[in-house]
Amino acid sequence: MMIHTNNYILNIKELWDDVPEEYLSHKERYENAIKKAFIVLKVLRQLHTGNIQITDHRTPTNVYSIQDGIFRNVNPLLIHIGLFWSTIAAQASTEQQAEWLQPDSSMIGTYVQTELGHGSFIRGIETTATYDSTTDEFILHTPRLSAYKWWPGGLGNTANACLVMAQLYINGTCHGLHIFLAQIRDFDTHKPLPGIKVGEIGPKMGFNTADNGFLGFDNHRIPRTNMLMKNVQVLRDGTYVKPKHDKLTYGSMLLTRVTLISDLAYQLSKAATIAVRYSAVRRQSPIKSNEPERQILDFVSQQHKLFITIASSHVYRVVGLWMWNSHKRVTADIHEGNMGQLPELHALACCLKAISSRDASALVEQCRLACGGHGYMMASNLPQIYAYTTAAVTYEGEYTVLLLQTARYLVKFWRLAAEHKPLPQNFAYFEDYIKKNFEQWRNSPEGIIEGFKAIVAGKTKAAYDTLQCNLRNGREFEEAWNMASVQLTNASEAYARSLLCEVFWKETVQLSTKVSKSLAIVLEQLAELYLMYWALEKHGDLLLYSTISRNDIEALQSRYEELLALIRPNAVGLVDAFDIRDEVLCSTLGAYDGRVYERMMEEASKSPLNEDVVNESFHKYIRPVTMKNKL
Ligand SMILES: CCCCCCCCCC/C=C\C/C=C/C(=O)SCCNC(=O)CCNC(=O)[C@H](O)C(C)(C)COP(=O)(O)OP(=O)(O)OC[C@H]1O[C@@H](n2cnc3c(N)ncnc32)[C@H](O)[C@@H]1OP(=O)(O)O
Ligand SMILES: Cc1cc2nc3c(=O)[nH]c(=O)nc-3n(C[C@H](O)[C@H](O)[C@H](O)COP(=O)(O)OP(=O)(O)OC[C@H]3O[C@@H](n4cnc5c(N)ncnc54)[C@H](O)[C@@H]3O)c2cc1C
Repeated sequence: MMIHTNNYILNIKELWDDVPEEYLSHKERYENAIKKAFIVLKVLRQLHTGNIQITDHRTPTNVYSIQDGIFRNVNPLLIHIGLFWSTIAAQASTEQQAEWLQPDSSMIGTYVQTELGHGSFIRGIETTATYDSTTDEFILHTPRLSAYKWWPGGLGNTANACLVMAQLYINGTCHGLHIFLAQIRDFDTHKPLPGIKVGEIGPKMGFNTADNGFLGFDNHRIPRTNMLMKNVQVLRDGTYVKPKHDKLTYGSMLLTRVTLISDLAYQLSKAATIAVRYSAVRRQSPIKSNEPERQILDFVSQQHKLFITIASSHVYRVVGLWMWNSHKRVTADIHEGNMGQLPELHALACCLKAISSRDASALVEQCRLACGGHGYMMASNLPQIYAYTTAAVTYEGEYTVLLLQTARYLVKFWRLAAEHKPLPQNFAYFEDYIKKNFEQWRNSPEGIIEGFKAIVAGKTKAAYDTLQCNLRNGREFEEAWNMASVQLTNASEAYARSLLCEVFWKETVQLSTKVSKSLAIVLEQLAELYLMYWALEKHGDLLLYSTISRNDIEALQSRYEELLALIRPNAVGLVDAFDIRDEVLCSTLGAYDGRVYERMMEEASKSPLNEDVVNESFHKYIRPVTMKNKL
């Protein structure tokens, strides 16, 4: 059957709520979401098997993005679709894939890594997988409370299988973390298997349609062949065959960090669409006292809050794609046995995931604030987008922890530079900084990019010098590192920002040659605005580390304000161009037709507190007090 996905999915009545999700209990929310999740899964499976085919052109992302509207919150099968399958595809042997990756598989899985006691420091994970050569099995075991798995999405009630990260023991030797496929519930009855203690962890700030769960193993046995064996093997006699790189097991985290950048771009475009459209409808205060009230989008301070969100959404879309292509390239190399590019990819993914999630949540919150009181309504959808976005600062590698990974990479290159050893071309600017080969400041995108590189060099130098000083004072390396960690994270953050500016600007200039002149002008304005915004935000750092002057900063400020004025007439068009359907935006403030107040009133009328003209609590609690006082 040929389908148009949007129409097809929008017409499945059971996917769309009559009662807004916020009015459901914790249990009802899950049950409502899981009903919808399996309808969506069926569509995805039909697409996969070719039983239905798509007629509209942008579809894989469409199915994914329409989900935001269907669930308002999150698909409880997100980890099944996004992490469980992709980890098997990336880390299981060809035979394992042939067995497990069947489109009609009974397995509903999740990715089980984090424990109550350990999230960031995964070497500290305590769950064990001990090989028993007499039965050709691994024994999965949770030795104590802190080793209970905690957090995995879909684990609480939905999953019947999982990929579990555990310490591998063979004949008393620990070989570190490995991934195992374990069935945890009966495929037919869905009851937990013997030796499995599993449940749901309770309400969270967001993600409340996903049943995040806990899991403990009591000497639970799985076949040896359930260890994911593409990169590493345990043979029948217990021989351990090492991987080509000891961090290949962390590959799923790397891939998810890369994909998250684009997902965050999408969340940003939703928030920008809501806030910009609302700002075009909302009128508040005249600018000159004798004039009518103005659209709040005409206030330059409002433009300052919102246009950076539009620009950032483009930045993360462009950089997300750039990283996706790098990931594809490096994965192909790894397939050929060449691990050379993996450290760089890991360093880039860490800092870009950290900064994209932090930027996205800060900017979504900025959009909410820009909508005044109405942005605080759940019906604006901005609180839900914020709760979803801010979680990404923590999951899949916590912000600071990831920045410190990138810092290791920067410090290595600084050490080379300090020792006057050859540097790769992309770090040649470290040598320039050491030799004080400073470029004369240029108030242009290219000048700002150079300025940001000087900040990276200056901050890496400062962190490195502190590290060396701590070492000279007799500290052990790890302790010296911890003492320098504020400066190290600052260097990483600067590195991420310089990459974002450079990649975005270069890609925009290239894209501009391929589109109409009028579109090219707008795209370049957005890219320039992004660079100017961050140059002004970081002007203190530029003063410290580059050759910028006070006059240059004043000129940057003027140009920035000029750009706000240039972008203003296109602001609504720019968010319309994100092309996000009303059913996906789910916002009273951001709908395409601009009927903000009508929609707010319609939504308010759905409140259960408006069902009775007089709520029964009046008779129970209020009247006895107020009437008594009257007597
Ligand atoms: C249509 C698809 C849409 C997809 C949308 C996706 C949206 C999905 C949203 C889902 C929502 C929620 C899901 C959440 C899931 C999770 O959170 S899963 C759990 C995630 N957990 C983490 O991320 C833990 C973070 N911690 C770590 O990664 C490691 O502990 C850490 C890297 C910090 C340290 O590891 P150690 O083993 O201790 O490392 P160490 O011995 O210190 O060595 C460091 C060394 O190793 C190199 N390294 C580390 N990681 C990697 C890697 N992944 N690849 C390559 N190299 C790596 C590092 O560079 C160091 O090298 P050096 O040379 O020694 O400096
Ligand atoms: C919504 C959501 C969904 C999730 N889904 C999953 C899932 O599907 N599967 C799964 O396995 N896990 C999942 N997680 C867990 C997630 O991966 C962890 O929460 C995350 O890795 C952070 O670990 P933590 O909670 O132990 O934080 P901690 O590591 O305890 O961090 C707490 C604080 O300590 C600091 N800190 C820790 N280590 C260091 C260090 N070395 N140097 C400096 N500072 C440090 C951090 O910066 C932070 O400020 C999910 C989490 C959330 C919130």
